[in-house]
Amino acid sequence: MDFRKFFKSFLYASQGVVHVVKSEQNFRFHILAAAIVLIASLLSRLSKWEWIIIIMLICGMFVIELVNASIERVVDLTSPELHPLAKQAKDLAAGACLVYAICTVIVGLIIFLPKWSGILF
Ligand SMILES: Nc1ncnc2c1ncn2[C@@H]1O[C@H](COP(=O)(O)OP(=O)(O)OP(=O)(O)O)[C@@H](O)[C@H]1O
Repeated sequence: MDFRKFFKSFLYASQGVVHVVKSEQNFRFHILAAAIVLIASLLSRLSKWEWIIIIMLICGMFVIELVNASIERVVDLTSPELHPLAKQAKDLAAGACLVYAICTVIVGLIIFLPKWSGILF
């Protein structure tokens, strides 16, 4: 195994994550939202499986935002001029983020509402 190559790949991947944190406001919003959800989770005595679902939802949102940012850059590189297909590519990638975000809210409500219902109502 070529550890030098493996380490370099790890370094480049980390540079990608740092770049997206610095350049994408949406990504910073998701970090803030993830921090709030993690604090709420700590206060809500989640089961092991609930923790697994919450962590997968949070990581999934980060992953999909990274892919979205990557698609945006490829589109900007290959189609600096306005083009209907460039618009579709960006809008589809943004649509994927939206669908996933809605899914996380629904699953979050299913997990948290029963735990908070005693406190809130
Ligand atoms: N090359 C293009 N051709 C046609 N429409 C485009 C093109 N680039 C962007 N658009 C349209 O404008 C919208 C906003 O694009 P813009 O590049 O400002 O932001 P973004 O790259 O989608 O996201 P962010 O603001 O997070 O960088 C896109 O969702 C798309 O509908």
